[in-house]
Amino acid sequence: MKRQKRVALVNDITGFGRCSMTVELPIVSALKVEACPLPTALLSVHTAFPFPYIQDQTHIMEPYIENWRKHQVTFDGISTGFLGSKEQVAIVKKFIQDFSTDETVVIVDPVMGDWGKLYASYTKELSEEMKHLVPLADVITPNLTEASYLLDIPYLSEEEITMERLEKIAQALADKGPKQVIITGISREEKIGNFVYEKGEASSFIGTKKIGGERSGTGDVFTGIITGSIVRGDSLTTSVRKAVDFIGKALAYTETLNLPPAQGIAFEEFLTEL
Ligand SMILES: Nc1ncnc2c1ncn2[C@@H]1O[C@H](COP(=O)(O)OP(=O)(O)O)[C@@H](O)[C@H]1O
Ligand SMILES: Cc1ncc(COP(=O)(O)O)c(C=O)c1O
Repeated sequence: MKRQKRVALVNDITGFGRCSMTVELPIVSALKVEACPLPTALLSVHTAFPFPYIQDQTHIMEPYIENWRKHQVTFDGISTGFLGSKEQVAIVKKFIQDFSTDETVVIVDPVMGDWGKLYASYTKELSEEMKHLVPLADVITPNLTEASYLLDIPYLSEEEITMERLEKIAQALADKGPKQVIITGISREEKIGNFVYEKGEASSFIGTKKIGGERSGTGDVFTGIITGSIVRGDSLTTSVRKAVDFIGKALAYTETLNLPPAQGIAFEEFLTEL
């Protein structure tokens, strides 16, 4: 019997600025995978804007999950992103343990920081707690800052990082559990891309020409495509290539709109091509 795949998206819902759930949900749907949101926080705008209205959702998560359990909802994939409090890590950990089967793919985007620093809403304690999600993941998608925090190693800048060091970092992360590790946002002169590591395979760097400057939401578009693509059964490298090409195309179009960087990527234009 034919059956669609279904994933749970554990992330915040941000009303304006194109990030997290508002980006992942349409992308996963466009990849023809059913997307079920489990909200961690509600924000009017994301944290790159001044004075966002933020309402933590820790209190709703356990009854919400318990209700899914009563309805016997099952998932082919679970994808986690922005978490609003350290208590949420334990809740999400239990959710993964209770709802995973041998076939469920768990994708953890350890959203914690960038440029060597934690995001304003992330405390040191929360970043310590995030380490507990790594062993449960099949795939993780940290940037270099997040990888450094997860391994307790100093952050290496673009100038200092080499392919050999990236291999060692990815291997150290894979030793904690995930079979597949993608280190995102690696700049190499005029290129930007991802170090792609898979146990037992040769690693690769998949990237494109850098388009424009810093822009919010690239990580969420990336994780959305990786989630939908992997759950559908695409290989890791095919999934990363798809994400890189889509982001490149959408960024080039976004630049023509002169959209402020905090307003994210105008990905809607290309959704039907996924
Ligand atoms: N300016 C850019 N030009 C082209 N591709 C980009 C650009 N910025 C990001 N990307 C792509 O999106 C991926 C995810 O972006 P990244 O900035 O690492 O996310 P995060 O927000 O999680 O730090 C990158 O690894 C790269 O493939
Ligand atoms: C609430 C929230 N979720 C998610 C993100 C992650 O966004 P990005 O895709 O740029 O990593 C941010 C970053 O500002 C954020 O504020």
